[in-house]
Amino acid sequence: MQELDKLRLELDVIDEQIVTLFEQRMAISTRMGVLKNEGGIEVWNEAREAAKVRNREKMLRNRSLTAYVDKLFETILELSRQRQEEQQDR
Ligand SMILES: O=C(O)C(=O)C[C@]1(C(=O)O)C=C[C@@H](O)C=C1
Repeated sequence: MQELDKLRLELDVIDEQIVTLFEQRMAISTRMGVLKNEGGIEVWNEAREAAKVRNREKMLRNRSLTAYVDKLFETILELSRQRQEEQQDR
């Protein structure tokens, strides 16, 4: 179907943007992991993660996507922490 093909192309463009942004996010997170290691600071920052949940609840316009966004960010934060753990000597 013509419309399906068009929509697939649109998804391809968005996926490319997601990967680019994810790469940028992980680069920043990696640097933070290095700084945390140098400063003896814990990787997991509970207060910051809680603030993020509140923030994205405000940002999200389509409320029916709340559970999906929560799941997405759970994964993003888990990967971010995992990456930072790789920068720790201990
Ligand atoms: O804010 C920090 O301290 C970060 O390291 C960033 C980040 C994130 O990826 O958003 C990662 C780990 C922390 O648990 C909280 C948030």
